[in-house]
Amino acid sequence: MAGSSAVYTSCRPHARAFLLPADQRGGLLPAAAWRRGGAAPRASLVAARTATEEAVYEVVLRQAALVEDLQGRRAAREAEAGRRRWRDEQVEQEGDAELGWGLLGDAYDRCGEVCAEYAKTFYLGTQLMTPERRKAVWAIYVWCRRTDELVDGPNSSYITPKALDRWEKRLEDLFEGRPYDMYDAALSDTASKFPIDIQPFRDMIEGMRLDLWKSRYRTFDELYLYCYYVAGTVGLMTVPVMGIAPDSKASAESVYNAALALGIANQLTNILRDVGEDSRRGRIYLPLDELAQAGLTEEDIFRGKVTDKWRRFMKGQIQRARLFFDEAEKGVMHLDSASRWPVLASLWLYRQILDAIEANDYNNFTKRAYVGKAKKFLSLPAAYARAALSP
Ligand SMILES: CC(C)=CCC/C(C)=C/CC/C(C)=C/CC/C(C)=C/[C@@H]1[C@@H](COP(=O)(O)OP(=O)(O)O)[C@]1(C)CC/C=C(\C)CC/C=C(\C)CCC=C(C)C
Ligand SMILES: [Mn+2]
Repeated sequence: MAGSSAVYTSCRPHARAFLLPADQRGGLLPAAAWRRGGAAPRASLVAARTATEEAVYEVVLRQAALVEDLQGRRAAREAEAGRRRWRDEQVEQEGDAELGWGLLGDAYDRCGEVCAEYAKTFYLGTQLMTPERRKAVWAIYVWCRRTDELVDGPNSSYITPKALDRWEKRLEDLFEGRPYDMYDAALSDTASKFPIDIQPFRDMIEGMRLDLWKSRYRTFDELYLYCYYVAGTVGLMTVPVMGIAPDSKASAESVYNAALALGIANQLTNILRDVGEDSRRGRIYLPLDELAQAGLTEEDIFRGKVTDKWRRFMKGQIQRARLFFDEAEKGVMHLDSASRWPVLASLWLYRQILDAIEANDYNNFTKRAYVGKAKKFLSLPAAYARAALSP
């Protein structure tokens, strides 16, 4: 596998994370709690985390530390200098002193348009945020969408590990203030204004690398790492922009942990909804050992018949996804008030997909689980009312 990642290169437990009791560390990850049958977090269970969970948690800790970190601000200053050079070059080329700034405004507007086109409800949610935050979330959204398109879009059959290496180089450049195009310029500007670290972005590219060669997951641990790469990272990227409520007593670490959990929950839900669709592309994003324990084989997935064994298996998978949603929900109320509503609404809407799978009698082979418009619209004011409460 090309490229490097903190998650792969560092599997030793973070000393601080290991020593603190679980309740001061944002709790035991739901993955570990799951292995204990959903047991409540306890310090004595900390050692039950796998090396993968520890390694992912290490990234969480680093992101949380960045919020107050001077180093982050210094890097941002250096990147800002780079961006200023980029704007000066644009101005020089165009001979218009206003153009450098105008281009950046256009770049953000384009990001907003892409977001509105691909994620309508979410775009609506961003309207409640401050203009600075809204633009930043759009820029992150567009980068994630483009990254996913590399392996899932119309040109995906031409994508090689080399192309992903080039995409990562572009990412490094934009973080250093050398954007390649206008969408990159928007993210580059965002990275200079918020304490965002490059690592979660790198890790998302790592997830895309996995998609190029890996179509089976032997254990939940392997799947967990994939989910972190492609979705947990989104939580870590966006919290610095969403902001933590100034009156919140929660540690930055616990909020980041919740954001990670939301990404994992979303991705697990995505996977459970798309079992049939993925299998038709030859992919099984389910832990093979758990399938075997349930008396199921790969063939059963490809055959796509809902049996009692399948129902039992799905019940367990849904229960685990809900544990991650529960973990995430604890953190949402600690986000800045204007960011709470869109996040809570998205959490509730996504969680309802699990209900829809149940309502379809676990037929996720040929029936798509979706949340109807009426349910969607009922969730929005409910989430709004809940989000209005103080943490
Ligand atoms: C404290 C607390 C709970 C904070 C909240 C932090 C937060 C906002 C977490 C967001 C988590 C989130 C929305 C994750 C997105 C997960 C996702 C949809 C991942 C998808 C990956 C690939 O899956 P796949 O290819 O199987 O799926 P498709 O068939 O292609 O759908 C992704 C597609 C990766 C790319 C991710 C995006 C395009 C989403 C990026 C979203 C944002 C930047 C906005 C997130 C913000 C809010 C408010 C929800
Ligand atoms: Mn995709």
